[in-house]
Formats: sequence, structure tokens, C-alpha cells
Amino acid sequence: MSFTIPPSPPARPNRCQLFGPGSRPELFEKMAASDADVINLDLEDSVAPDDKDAARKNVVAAINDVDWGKKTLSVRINGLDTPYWYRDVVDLLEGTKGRLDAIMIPKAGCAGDIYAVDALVSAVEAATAKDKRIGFEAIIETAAGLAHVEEIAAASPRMESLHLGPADYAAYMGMATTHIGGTQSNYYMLSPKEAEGERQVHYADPWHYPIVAIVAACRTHGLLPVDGPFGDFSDPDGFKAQALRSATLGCVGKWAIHPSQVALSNEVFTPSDAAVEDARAIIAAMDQAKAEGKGAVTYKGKLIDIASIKQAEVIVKQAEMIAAR
Ligand SMILES: CC(C)(COP(=O)(O)OP(=O)(O)OC[C@H]1O[C@@H](n2cnc3c(N)ncnc32)[C@H](O)[C@@H]1OP(=O)(O)O)[C@@H](O)C(=O)NCCC(=O)NCCSC(=O)C[C@H](O)C(=O)O
Ligand SMILES: [Mg+2]
Repeated sequence: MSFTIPPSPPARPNRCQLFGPGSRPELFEKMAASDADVINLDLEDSVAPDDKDAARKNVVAAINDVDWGKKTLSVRINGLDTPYWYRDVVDLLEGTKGRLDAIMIPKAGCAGDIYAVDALVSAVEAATAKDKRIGFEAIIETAAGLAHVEEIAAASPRMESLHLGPADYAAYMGMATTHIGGTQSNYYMLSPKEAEGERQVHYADPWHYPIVAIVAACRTHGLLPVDGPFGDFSDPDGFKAQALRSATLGCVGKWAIHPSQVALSNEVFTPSDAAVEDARAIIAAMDQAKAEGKGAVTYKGKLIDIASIKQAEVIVKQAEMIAAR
């Protein structure tokens, strides 16, 4: 272990973030009644330019009037290259009465972007004598965002999570696709030419690299890594496969852009009873090994060692946090 101990991420469940456009207020009560851990009311790309002012007013009213229960409540503001974002921040902070938990910053490209929003939020919080500090979520969805992911993660003590935005990411990287996340039909390998029989197609994961970069930056700086949207809400199997890959790589949750995706995400990012039982058994086996002066033992026919305790603790802690919510 390095002499520098990484900070812990916020201790709250973040298995599913349900999005809804700020211009569709009829969805807000349904979002509040959902099983999502986090709600993101959107002022950015799901809202047309002519609807920006009305959406902002809808969102401010809904934050004050809807019963959001224990959910983490966040609003995605407009990008820093638009004329809308400063008014989003000012109206959200001046117009709401303490229920808002976080602001999501889209298309973060460098630490300076986070700094700029922090400066404005801090000024409004001071001017309005707010005693609650708003947290930040940032989306990594541009080439610059990926290149500067670590400085973005470290940019402010308000930072709580990083997210992959696969639609904008694909556009900014010049990727040949119009899909939002998921398997891409042209991203595959063929089994070797010299192998016997018909050649097999093996689809690979084009989101693997940005997800790993986001997870590494988050785990270094004490943030929650979250996978973004999967656009084809008529494909639950595709959603689940993407979510399982992200969970395997270290993400704690995923966005839902339709209510049908909430249960899928919760299922993938909640450790199963069997996984928790197995993790507890590994910890117990290693406790016994340590008492006997051993650093490594056999468990169910496989090697486990001190690193296995840390892996098992991730699962047990996640299960305990979800149970306590
Ligand atoms: C995708 C949608 C436009 C679909 O809307 P709709 O046609 O109304 O869906 P359904 O008829 O299938 O709805 C069935 C019932 O569910 C309710 N509903 C729909 N959406 C939501 C929701 N988001 N939250 C809660 N409830 C919802 C309907 O009202 C129906 O209810 P009922 O009649 O009572 O049965 C729509 O789902 C939608 O707008 N989704 C969110 C889009 C969004 O926020 N997009 C932004 C995030 S993704 C992104 O920005 C990309 C990212 O930045 C990147 O770069 O990758
Ligand atoms: Mg986007």
C-alpha cells in the first residue's frame, strides 16, 4: 500500500440514477415513487433550447414541492459552453429550500470547469446563508474529459461521483456509431484464420477503457464511479449485460433513462445473498488462517490470501450500506 491512503467514497447507495427531462413535469411524481437511489432532473440535452427557462422553473418548483423521500436529488445543469448554466446554478440555489443534494456538471473537460461551478455555487451559498453544501457529479463524455479525468476527480471537495456519458463520448471521440452505449456490431474480433471450423465472432467492449479510467480516478480520489445511459430501453438483456460489465470493472451503479431499467440496475448492483455469504465465509477463513500464522489458504479449491479479504469486504460493505438505507 502507498503511504497515501485513498479517501472513502460517499457512503450512500447509488445503484440506479433515474433521469427525466425538466420539461416533462408530469414525470416527476413517478420518478419520486420509483426505486432509484438517485434522481437526476435534467436541464441539459433532453430539454430543447426553447424550453430551457420553463424547465428550470419546473425543476425548482418540483425540488420544493415533491416528496423525494430519502433519494439523493440531483439536477444536471447545462454545459459551461452555453448561456444557460449560470442561471441554472443561481436559480437552483436561490429558489430551493435545502432539499437539493447535488448538481451534475456535463461535459467536464478539465479541473477549471469544476472550479468555475464551485466558485459560483460557493458565492450563492454564502450570499443566501445556506448551511447545506451542494455536492457535484461530473460526466466524462468528451475526449478532454477522458484525458483529464484524474484532475477532474480531484478538482473540488464537492466532487462525489464521475459518470460515463457514452453518447457524447462517442461523438467527441469520432466513433462510428449512433447508439447510446451497449454492444457495437462493428466492434468485434474473429477467431484466428488458422483455427479449425467456421470463424467465430467475438464482440468486444468499446466502453471498457473509459470505464476503467473513471473507476481508477474515482477510487484514487474517493468518488463513486457510475456507468451512464443505455439508450435502447426495449433491450433489457443488453442493458443487463452492459451493467454486469460495469459492475465487474468497479462501478457502483448505472443510469436509467426509462423506468423499466431501474429494477435491472438495482438487481445488478445489489450483491446477491449468495455473494454476501461467500464473502463472509472468505473473511472468516482468512481470520482463521491469520490466527494460524498463514497468509494464504485454500477455500473451495482456490487460493485466497490477504487481498481476498479486501475483495470480500467490498461486497459485504456494499450489502450492509444498502440494507441500512
Ligand atoms: C425515453 C422516454 C422519452 C420515453 O418516454 P415515454 O414515451 O413517455 O415512455 P413510455 O410510454 O414507455 O412510459 C411508460 C410509463 O413510464 C413513465 N415514464 C417514462 N419515462 C419516465 C421517466 N424517465 N421517469 C419516470 N417515469 C417515466 C411514463 O409516463 C409512463 O407512465 P404511465 O403512463 O403512468 O404508465 C422517456 O422515458 C424519457 O424522457 N427518458 C429520460 C430521457 C433523459 O432524461 N435523457 C437524458 C439522459 S441520457 C443523456 O443525456 C446522454 C448522456 O449525456 C450521454 O452523453 O451519454
Ligand atoms: Mg451527454
